[in-house]
Amino acid sequence: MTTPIHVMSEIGKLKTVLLKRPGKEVENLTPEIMERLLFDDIPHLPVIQKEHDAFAQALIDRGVEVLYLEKLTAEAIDAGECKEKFVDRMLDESNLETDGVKEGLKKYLLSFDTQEMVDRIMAGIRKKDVTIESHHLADVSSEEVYPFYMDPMPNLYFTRDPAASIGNGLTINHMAFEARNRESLFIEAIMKYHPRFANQHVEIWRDRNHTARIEGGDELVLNDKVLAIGISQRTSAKAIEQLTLELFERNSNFEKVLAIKIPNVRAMMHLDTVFTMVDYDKFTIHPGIQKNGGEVDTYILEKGEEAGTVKMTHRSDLQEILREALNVPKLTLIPCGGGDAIAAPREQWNDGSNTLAIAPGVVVTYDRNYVSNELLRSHGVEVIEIASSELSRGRGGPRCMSMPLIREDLPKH
Ligand SMILES: NC(=[NH2+])NCCC[C@H](N)C(=O)O
Repeated sequence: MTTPIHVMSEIGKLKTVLLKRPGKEVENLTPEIMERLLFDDIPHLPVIQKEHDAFAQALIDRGVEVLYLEKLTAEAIDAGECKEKFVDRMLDESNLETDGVKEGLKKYLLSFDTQEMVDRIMAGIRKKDVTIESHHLADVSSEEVYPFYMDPMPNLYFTRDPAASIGNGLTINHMAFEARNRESLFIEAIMKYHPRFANQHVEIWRDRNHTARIEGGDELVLNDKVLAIGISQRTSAKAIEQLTLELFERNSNFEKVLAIKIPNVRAMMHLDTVFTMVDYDKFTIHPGIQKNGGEVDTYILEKGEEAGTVKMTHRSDLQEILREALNVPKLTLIPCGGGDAIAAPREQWNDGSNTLAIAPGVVVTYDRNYVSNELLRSHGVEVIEIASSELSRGRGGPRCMSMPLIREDLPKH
């Protein structure tokens, strides 16, 4: 297996994963801006870093190769000799007030070595750190109250979302909210210029130059034939249809897409906040997405008779849809918090359903979700717990914090 991206399932043994160590961006938050930047609280930097390092170590201990977004980005920019081009692209999407400010920031950013520059862009650029030399009033008189020229990107440690590995390729995502949209510029640069990925036959199924939104937290690779994609706050039905057509037309190995509709609320922003695969025939699920009798609106997309068309079937018996799609005799949905009226929403809020499978039946979860964790164990799942006091403040769990690049194929049966 030599392709730099190879993900044919949610559960195959994890070989290589992309993480981002939380940096100053998570500390560059204030109560005024945190909601817009999609945080519910302000993490304590040394502790969130310690927790994140322990997460990475837990993966390394299981033989996983851990790569870091911030490091790959700097390497890619150096390899592509495109520091200036990268900065221009970033500044163009940073809502700068005037050209003078843009020029000043460009000069400032280019004065650092590449890694330092990338780290600063990620952390956000404060007005007080840059002197704009200009004789235009508009360049120098910007409103002082707002502290940033470039907003911090505190959600970067959720590497799952700006891009998603699918088969031997990926989607590079146009994100739902402006607060996160620049995040996919890093992975775009990596795929374009990093020697490990550039010109290595990585399929870009969808790039970020689209208007329809899609995020990796909604994109699940159930096996080498079937994807599940959430229709959610972050991913539109239109984007799912476009991606499905692209996968069919370009002769990928995928034959079926299950578009699963989940409520448009913050607590359930992505499909993986309410539903993750833990074994060949087991999923976690938040009962909050199921209607009476366990129903969930699902649209099954398959190749249409004519080229360029998709055949759509609507069903709502999710458990049976999954059982059929995965071709297993029995399928178990393990309810978050055991389905208890308090434990289920409490643990789901802290990503109790958001497990990262590192092999069939082996998952990484947050320690705080002890009801869900015990229940997983009682279903024969091995649960590796990680500390989560600070990591959980960004409303994402182990699956959100990881972008698998290579998983071993599952044995054919
Ligand atoms: N795949 C996920 N569930 N990611 C969670 C991302 C959380 C992040 N604060 C956001 O609101 O975007």
